[in-house]
Parts: sequence; C-alpha cells; structure tokens
Amino acid sequence: DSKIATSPGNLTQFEYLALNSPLNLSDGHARQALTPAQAGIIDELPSLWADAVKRPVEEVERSAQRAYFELLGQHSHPGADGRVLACYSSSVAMEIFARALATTTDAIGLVHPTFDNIPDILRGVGMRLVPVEEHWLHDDDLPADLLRSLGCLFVTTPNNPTGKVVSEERLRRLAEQCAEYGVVLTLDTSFRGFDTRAHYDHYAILEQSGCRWVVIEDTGKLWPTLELKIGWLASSANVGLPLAKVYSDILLGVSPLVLSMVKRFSEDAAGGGLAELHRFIATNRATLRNGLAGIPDISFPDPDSRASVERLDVGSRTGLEVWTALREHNVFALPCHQFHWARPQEGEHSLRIALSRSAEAVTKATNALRAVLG
Ligand SMILES: N=C(N)NC[C@@H](O)CC(=O)C(=O)O
Repeated sequence: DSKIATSPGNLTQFEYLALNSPLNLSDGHARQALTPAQAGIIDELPSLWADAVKRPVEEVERSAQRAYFELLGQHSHPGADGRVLACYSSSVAMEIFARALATTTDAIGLVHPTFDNIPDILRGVGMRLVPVEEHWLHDDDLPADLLRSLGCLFVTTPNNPTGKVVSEERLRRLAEQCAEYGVVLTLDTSFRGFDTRAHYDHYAILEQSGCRWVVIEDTGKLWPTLELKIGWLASSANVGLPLAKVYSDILLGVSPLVLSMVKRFSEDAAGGGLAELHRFIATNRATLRNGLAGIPDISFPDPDSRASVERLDVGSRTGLEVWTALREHNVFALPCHQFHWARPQEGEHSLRIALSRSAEAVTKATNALRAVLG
C-alpha cells in the first residue's frame, strides 16, 4: 500500500500501519462501537438524506453548527456572521488557514509538543516555526520579544498528546497579549469534546479581546462515524486573512448529509450521550492505568488528562522499542518522539495509547503491554 512507509516519516504513517489491525490503539480517531442511540441515528440516514435534499444547504449548515457549538458551550460562535467555514476535515481547515496565513507572515509560534501534522502543514506553506513550550502557555505572560517576532501563535487545546487545557483566565490573557502585539491567535480545539474544562465560551473571550483570531474545530474525534466529519474554520471579523478566498480554491461546500448527521449526534450528545462518552473514556483510562500498576519504571505523565488518548512514560525503555514489541502481539500504539517536532529526543521514552476503542480492545492492549513491559 503506497500510503504505508517502511520507516514511518510522521505520526500518521505510524497510524497507517495500524489501520487494518484488530488492535489499533494508534490514531486518535473514534473507533468504539456506536451506542444504541447513535446506531438509531445511522438508521435515520436515508430520511436525513431525503430531508437534506429538500432544504437549503445554508439552513442545514446553520442548524448543524448551532447544535455542535452549543453542545460544547461555544454560544458566541460567529456562525450568524458567516465567519464559520465548514471543511471536509480539521486538517483541510488547517491547510486553508496555513495558506491564508502565509500571505501575511512567515513566522508562527507553535505549541510544543503537539501532533506533527500541524508543523508539517505549516512548514508546507513555508512558515518558520518557533516552539512555544506548552507550560509557557499556562504559567505566565509570553515574553514580549517572542510575540514581537511572530505573525501568529498556534495553540492546540486540549493539547495532543498531553490533554492540557488552556483555562479561561489564560486564554483571556493570551488573547490580550496577541491583541497588543497584533499576533493572530489560532486554536486547534479538536479534542475539546472530551473535557468539560474546555467548554467555557472561548468565542466570547476571543471576541472581547479584540485580537485577530482563528479557531479550528473537529467533529471527527468524538464519534465513530467512519471518517464522516466536519472541520469548522472560524475566524474574527478583523482577522485580515484571505480565508474565504483560499476556502473557495479548495471546496465549494461540505455534504449536507454529513452536516445533518453531526447535528443529530450533537443532539444525542446534549441529551446525555456526551456524559456517557466521558464515562466510557474514563473507564478505559482506568483500565489502562490500573492494569499497568506495579510495573517498574512506568508512569503516566498526564494524570489530569481527559482526552481520548493516554501518554505512557516507559522509563529507560524507548517508545519505539515498546511499539515494536507490541507489534509482535498485533497491538499498535503510537511512539511519541514525533510529537516533539522541534526536539524529538524529548519524546523518545513515551508512547501514546488511544482510548476511543472498545473496552475489550483496551483490556487486550493493556495485557499485551504488561507482557511486553513486565
Ligand atoms: N491529517 C492527519 N494526519 N490526520 C491524522 C490525525 O487526525 C490523527 C490525530 O490527530 C491523532 O492521532 O491524534
């Protein structure tokens, strides 16, 4: 398969290797079974199709946007002003953002570590990347000379793979600093659905700050919808980037059927499905952590994370060694060195386990890890 690299060059190529394995705990996509309520929505697809055919696409889009953004507490999203563009995926949204940004600046501060398709997309349009250590975002003001040197600050929150969430107070301060220095503040909020600490109204904070901002939302990580998903590209009125123009270079619009499905999944989530999903992920996280208890030289560096992935520090072993040994058991995890896109050696001793998987898959992977690490 041409997609599969012999020696994976990036994290997604590691994830390709896992795609056809029954124990794929590598990518952060949702692969657990549908709940009965979600299966009911899939049964509705023919009528959702018939309904979407009859209605103006703008109406379908607005109601899907409203359901999803309100579900996650984002009441001040600028959908009504046409400042939320629907894309086939969050990575397509990111590519559109990157191409638009590259017309105005060549320097971007990017959270470190984070998933490597973000720096790869940004480098692809010629951006110079400046690593912004994750803890700087949470600790205190960013240095003025750093902000003066940047056209954009890009923050993944909750971060991947750490699950760290930028708090309301910190977002307010970051937005204030970006407004002061004329820096575009961009957020990738793909994992926000898993962590209620990320459900405060980010758009209210961003709009109040007066800063130039862009937010990339992703429905794709939350529910097992066979890669049917929307990446939403939201922006401030004063962002000053040709987002709509670049969007028009890439697509005319997304499928109203997918929009309708996202709306129905959002409604089910609002009716208790989201809380059920949080409990499901927490149970899988506990299975992994408890299952590895007592193994020497193993630790969990992100005790506070609620994201659908869990990072494991494998001590003196390397993540790559453990990943390779797990493959002997037909279990696929994700070595973390490439999340550390500026200094890969810092991720050499950790491994990421996906938690949006069946309880059985997480148990089997935990047992395989015990066998490999023991
Ligand atoms: N466009 C790309 N490369 N998509 C893969 C990405 O969705 C996987 C991911 O984000 C994760 O495994 O955490």
